[in-house]
Amino acid sequence: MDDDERLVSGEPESEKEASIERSLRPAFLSEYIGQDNIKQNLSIYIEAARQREESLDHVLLYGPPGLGKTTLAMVIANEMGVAIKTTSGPAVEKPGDLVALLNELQPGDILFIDEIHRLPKIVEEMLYSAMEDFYVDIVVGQGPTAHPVHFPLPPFTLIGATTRAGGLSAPLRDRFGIVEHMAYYSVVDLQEIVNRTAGIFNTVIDSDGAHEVALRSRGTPRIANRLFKRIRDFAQVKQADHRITRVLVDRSLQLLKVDSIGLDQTDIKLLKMMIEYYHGGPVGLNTLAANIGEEADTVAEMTEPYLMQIGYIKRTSRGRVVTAAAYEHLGYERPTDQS
Ligand SMILES: Nc1ncnc2c1ncn2[C@@H]1O[C@H](COP(=O)(O)OP(=O)(O)OP(=O)(O)O)[C@@H](O)[C@H]1O
Repeated sequence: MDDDERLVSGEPESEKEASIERSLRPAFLSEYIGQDNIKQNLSIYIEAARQREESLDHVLLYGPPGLGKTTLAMVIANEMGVAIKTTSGPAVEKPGDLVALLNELQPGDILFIDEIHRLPKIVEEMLYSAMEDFYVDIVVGQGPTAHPVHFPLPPFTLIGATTRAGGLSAPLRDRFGIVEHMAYYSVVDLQEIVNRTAGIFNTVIDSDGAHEVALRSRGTPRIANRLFKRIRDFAQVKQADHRITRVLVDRSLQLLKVDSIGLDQTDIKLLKMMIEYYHGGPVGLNTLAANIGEEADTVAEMTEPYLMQIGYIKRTSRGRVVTAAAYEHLGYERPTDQS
């Protein structure tokens, strides 16, 4: 299955979903649910920068897709009372694209670069002086008339988001004064996010129902919101009072083939393949990916992180292994050599 079609993928599904997401985005830190540690730190850095009337230090946010990095960047802009320009690594193809973006910034503004690990090297290198000393050197003209021009910039804040902090070169990573790791959300926080979304959509959801959605959302707000929207359709069609109950959540997610802990067919296929064909592993990433018809990167970035987070897969020096907990969840007998 194409990952874009996965209901439980942390990536946005479509432009329509992206536009619904925009309407669901909390605007200030006080409305941003969970990630308490990050919020606490940021509120201090923001307050201090505002008191000094300086731009906020550059911020790097890293963690799996759908955890709210873009949302947090926008919250930071609102809290700082500045404008934010957003782009993504692959969209900034040449140094000139970066200069055009930087040129539009007012003092204190924020430039948000999603997927910053995908910036071309030549653009990344230009960011070094922009971040550190607020200037870029560009070459104007061609051939013998080519000459460098020193281009000063207003003080600004770069917020970079990435799924892999390790994918960033050391010189770029070191230029971020604030580095925050976004962790998967707790069930309690996800339940609050589901309740908030239900409120925005004017839908009634029981607390048991919201809890059940939270349990199956893989620690990811984007998935919680997506499951919620599908379940709301079921409630509208199947439930006379349109109320979302736990039983309705359960029935809807059974039809959508999302299991009791949020695993979908791709996860289950991967785990079963490891158990049935490789006795639980170790299996190398490329072999795993080839066996389920996915790209290795997709397995490493989309499928594996959650299975590792819940302790169903472990990474060893010889490859991935399935744990006893996964055997049990899928109804296989525990392997004798695992606790
Ligand atoms: N802490 C939160 N509280 C409430 N809603 C949230 C929170 N975090 C994320 N969301 C919601 O989840 C959705 C996805 O968030 P967002 O687009 O910011 O994720 P992301 O980490 O930037 O993902 P990607 O990196 O894939 O773009 C949005 O609709 C947002 O409203």
